[in-house]
Formats: sequence, C-alpha cells, structure tokens
Amino acid sequence: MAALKSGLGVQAVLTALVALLLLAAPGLPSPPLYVSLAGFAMAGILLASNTLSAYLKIFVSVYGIGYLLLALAKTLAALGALPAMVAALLPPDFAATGSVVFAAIVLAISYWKPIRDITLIADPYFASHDKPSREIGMFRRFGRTEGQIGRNLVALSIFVNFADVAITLGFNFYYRDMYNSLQALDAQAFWNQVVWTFIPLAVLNVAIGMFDLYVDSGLQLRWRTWLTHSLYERWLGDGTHYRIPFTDEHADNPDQRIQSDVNAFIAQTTTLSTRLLSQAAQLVSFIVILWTLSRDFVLPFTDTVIPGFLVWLVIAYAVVGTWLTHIIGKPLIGLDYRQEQVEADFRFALARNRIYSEQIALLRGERAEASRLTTLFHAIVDNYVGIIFRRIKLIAFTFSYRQASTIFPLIIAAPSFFAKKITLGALQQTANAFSNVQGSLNFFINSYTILAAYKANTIRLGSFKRAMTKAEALAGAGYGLAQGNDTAGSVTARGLTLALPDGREIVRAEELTLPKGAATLLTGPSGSGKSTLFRAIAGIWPFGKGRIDVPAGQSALVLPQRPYIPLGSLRGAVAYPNTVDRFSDEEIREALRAAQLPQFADRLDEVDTWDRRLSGGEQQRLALARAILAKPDWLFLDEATAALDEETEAGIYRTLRESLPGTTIVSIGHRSTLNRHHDQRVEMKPAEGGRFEPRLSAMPAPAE
Ligand SMILES: Nc1ncnc2c1ncn2[C@@H]1O[C@H](COP(=O)(O)OP(=O)(O)OP(=O)(O)O)[C@@H](O)[C@H]1O
Repeated sequence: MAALKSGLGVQAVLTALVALLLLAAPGLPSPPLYVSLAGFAMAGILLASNTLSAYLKIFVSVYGIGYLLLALAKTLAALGALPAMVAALLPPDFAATGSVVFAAIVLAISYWKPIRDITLIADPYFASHDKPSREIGMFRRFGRTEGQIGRNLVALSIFVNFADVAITLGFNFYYRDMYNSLQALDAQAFWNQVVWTFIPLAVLNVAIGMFDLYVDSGLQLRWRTWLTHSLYERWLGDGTHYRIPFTDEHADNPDQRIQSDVNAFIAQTTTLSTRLLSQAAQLVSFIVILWTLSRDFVLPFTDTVIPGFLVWLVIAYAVVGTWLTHIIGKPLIGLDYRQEQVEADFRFALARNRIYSEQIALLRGERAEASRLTTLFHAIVDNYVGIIFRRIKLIAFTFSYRQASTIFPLIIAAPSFFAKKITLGALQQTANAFSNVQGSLNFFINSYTILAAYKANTIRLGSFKRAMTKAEALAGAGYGLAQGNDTAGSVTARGLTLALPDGREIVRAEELTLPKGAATLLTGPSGSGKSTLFRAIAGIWPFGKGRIDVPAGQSALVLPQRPYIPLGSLRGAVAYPNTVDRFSDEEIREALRAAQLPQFADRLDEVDTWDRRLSGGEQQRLALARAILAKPDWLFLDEATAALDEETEAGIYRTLRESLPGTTIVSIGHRSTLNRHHDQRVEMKPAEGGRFEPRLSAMPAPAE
C-alpha cells in the first residue's frame, strides 16, 4: 500500500490504466498488442523500483514517462487525432517497448555490487532535503530542494540525450532519401531534402548540443558543491579527521578525495549514466534499422538467406569487441587507483616542504628532501609507464576495430547493390546505421578507460566515507565521555584507563579530580601520558575505558606546545577558533598587548604565513592572546609556555590569572618555576604494567 502512495506508485497506476485502455481500444492498427502488454510490465517495474536508490529511480521514472508519451502519441496518431506531419515524426512502435526494456535493465543492474557502490555515494545528493544552494545561480529555481533540482536536472538530461538520438535517427533516414534522389537524378527532391530535412535537423542538433552542455554542467556544478560541502563538514565534524588514522580503513590523502575525487566521480557518473543510456538507445534503434535493411539478406556469392544478417554480425562484433577490451583493459583499474595515490603522496610531500621550509633550510635537509621527492616521483613515473603501455595495447585494438567496421558494411552490402537488389540510398543508410552502431559500441569500448578510473574513484570515495563512519563510531566508543557533573563543576575521572591504538595501556586513574577554581600543574616524565590525558578530557582520544566527567555547559580551550596558526590575517589568527566578527579590533589589540605582543597590535589586517613569520615564543604568546580573548571556563596549557623565558612566562601567568579570574587553569610543564603559579600539583607516577598513575603530590617549597 505504501508503495502505491509514493510518486512512482502513482505513476505505476497511471501506466497500468493506459495499458488497459490500449488493450481495450477497438481494432486499432497501432500501437500493437505488445505495446499494451509492455505497459503492464512497466507498471510492475515502477512498483518494484520504489525501494531503489534515489538516483536510479529517476531513470526508471523517466522511462515510464517516455513509455506513456510514446504509447499515447501512437494511439492518438492511429485515431487520426494528430496532424499528419507530427504523426510522421513519431518514432516506431518498438520505441515505447524499448523504454520498458531500459527500465527493466536499470532495475536489474541496481542489484549489482559496483552499481550499489556508486549509488551509495550518489544517493545522498538526490535524496537531500536541503534548501537550494545560493552559491550557484544556474537552475536555482528548478526545484524546492537541492535534491529535487538534482533529480529534475538528471531527468532533463535524459530527455535531452534521447532528443539527440531522435535527431541522429532523422539523419539516417535523410541519408537514405537524399542518396535515392541523387541516384534518380531528381534535383527537386534533392533540394527539398536539403532545405526541409537537413537544415532543420542541423539547427536542432546544434541547439540541443548547447543545451545539453548547459544542463550537464549545471547538474555537475550543483552536485559537486553539495557533495564537497557535506564531505568536509562531516570530515571536520567532532574530531572525525583526527580519528580516521585510528580506524582500519585505508583512507590516505583526504584532501585529494575531497578536492579531486569528488569532481571526477560526478563528471564520470553523469557522463556514464546519461550518455551510456542514450548510446544504448541509439544502439537499439539502429539495430532495428539494420534488421529492417537486412531482413532477407542473401549471403554474398551464395543463395543462402540469413534474416537480419547485419544485426547478427554487429552483435557478434559487440560481444567479441567488449570481451577483448575487458581482457586488455582490466589491469587499468588497479593502475589508475595507484596513480591517484602516488600523485597525492608527491603533492603532499611538496606541500610539507613548503610548510617546513625553515626547518629544512636550517638543517640543510634539501638533499634528503630532494631524494625523497625523487623516490616519490619515481613511483609516479613507474606506474604511469605501466598505464601508457596498457593504453597502447588497448588503442591497437580499438583503432583496428574502428577501421574494420567502416569498410565492413560496404563490403557486405555492395554485392546486393551491384545486383540492383538495393538502392544507393539503402546502401548509404546501411553504412550509416552500421557506423552509428559502431559509434555506440565505440563509446562503450572507449568508456573502458573512463570506467577503470571511475572504479578507482568510487573505491576511494567509498573507503573515505566508511573511514568517516568508523571514526564517528570511535567517538562514541571507548570510555564514553559523559557530559554533566555533580561535583561542583570539577573535572573528574573515575576508574579511567587510557590506552594506545594498539591496546597497550599507558595511564590508569582510579580517582582524579581537577577542582574548579584551583590551578593544577600536571608533571611527570616524558611519554607518561600527560598530553593523552588532556586529549581524553577534551574528548578526542578514543582508546580506553572508565569515565571522565566534565562540567556541563562550560567552555574549554586547550593550548598545545606548538600552536596551530591558520592561513590569513593576523586578526583571524588571534580570534581562532572563533570567527573574526566575534571581537572588536580594540579587544583583539588589548589581548595582544596583554600577551606581551604590543608590536603586532596595529597589524591586524596583515595577511602572512604567520606560522613561519613569528618566532616560537611569539606563536605561544599569540595562542595565549587567544585564551585571553576567548575567556574559557577551563584553560589547558600543554607546555604552552615552554618556549618563553622564565620572566616572560611568569608575566604571562600573572596576566592570565588577573584577566581571567573565572578560568580554571590546568598546565602541563617540566619547569619548577611553574609551581608558584599553581595551587596543586598532580604527578604522573610509574605504576604496575608500565602504566602511569596521576597522583596528587605536595607542592615543593619555593626556591630561596
Ligand atoms: N596517535 C598516537 N598513536 C600511537 N601512540 C601515541 C599516539 N599519541 C601518543 N602516543 C604515545 O603515547 C605515549 C604518551 O604520549 P603523550 O604525548 O601523552 O606523553 P607526554 O607525557 O605528554 O609526553 P611529553 O612530556 O614528552 O610531551 C607516548 O609513548 C606516545 O608515543
């Protein structure tokens, strides 16, 4: 029942009604019985497609509409309700049945795993209820939601592609009539053909070509915008990007997946789906023409009649051609996948050189870097050479294939022509139909290289999405960071164990409290898990068990030893992670002065690579300016002042405590001079099993 209420359900009922009507229509010559029977099949397919992917549904629905239009138009023509000129333009009866066959093919392939992998990536866009993206003007009013715009555009694109097939068919008949007029030396008929058939077809062909490009580009742009946004939003969401390396999913170079794989995937999906289907329609149409032309084909130099000989020939051609292409082209899938990966590795290494150029220059690391780049580039060359040779083999085959098929139909049909059994027009039509069939097959065969890259892309995007799902699941796993607290707003850990990704336990805390309002200093040997404890409190460390409670609704800021400084203006760097409009210029300047960076107070608009321009100590003070601006309830300083001299450090701590009276400070540090800025000390003590245990310890008396 639910299936009947959906859009496809309504369409199915309508189709069944039309089929019934055709069946009951008294003694019409057209459409024949099989068209009405096909209508019932179409209704069944439409119902069965209700559970189909959102993307494939569009195709089935368009074919359903195609069937209705064609069957009704044929009925109207048979009833004499259409002008003769329009009726003459209608495609033959089998076209309506053809659309049912295509719908059945779409339904059948939807169960095939490679198609399911593709629709898994494609569907979220077409099912999306988001408001139309304002970024792109093209087709913005073509639907109420972004998903609906996408669906409408795909449907439009399918119609446009079918219109193109209809024009190609028109040309085929034009060739027959034009060559017949030449053979009959009928000048009047020839000029009539040129003016009334060729010119309108040519004009339509150009117009449809332009419109097709516009629709396709609009769809690709809108889809890419939506998918790119949704991928990076999800990737950046809730520490997912940080946890992906902890999953067992191989998701290297996410930047490449978001920037280039998405783009390629969308271009390939639209090209392969709409064009592949229109090529299939073209293939079927011309096969029917070939059948009509060679219905009583007499094998040259014999008397044997083989009905539809040219069709059998072309099918044999297709089967052998596709099979050989598959054998020759298969290794390209793996090679293309690897190429994407090695290219991304090389690009990433270059980007790292740019980021760490100062360290590399100081260490005189250029030779080591060059040799690493050489190795990485070698992998690109090596793999590409493999691709070149594989493509050459493929081209040797596809070119021979194309050449053979231009002469083939002429050789086969010429004896009939010379025996005056067929006209010049029919000979030309045969050659043209054969070359169109060949063109469609060529599309499938040439698509092989695209298919190989497509598969690689689908795998890369699929594994990226799986990695994100696993990383998101990791956030909820482990000890489960509970929000809310009943111990006067303190941070507490109970029965907590923190482990490494390999399961090795590094920290054990039976009971630990970081009281609200009292500055705590966390000390201990290097590698004892101090930073990991901070990560766990911040909720990004997924391995371990037990419980950490953080006060509900309170803000926290963690400052690491090496602060992250985003690209852009100094204002943006100080305001980070808040947006620049959160604070006035005076507030930002004041924070810079408080963090002992007065010399930068008037350079807020300067855009620079600040992470390389500022000294290590200046970067740390910039991060402290952030804390002064953000006024968090909790401030975690992970050796965040280690690059400062003791005097500046002391000044900064004084400022922090004065300007952030409501903030609880928790610091990690090794220097004894930090003691006097804190109220209590927690020390990481070695415990059994190589683990460390945070224990409250006495604050050493200040040095004299
Ligand atoms: N992502 C990770 N994968 C595997 N091991 C990790 C990871 N992060 C940290 N570790 C390991 O966990 C242990 C504790 O690291 P952590 O950074 O917490 O120590 P720390 O006490 O802060 O050290 P330091 O005082 O040197 O900064 C180290 O042995 C480190 O190698």
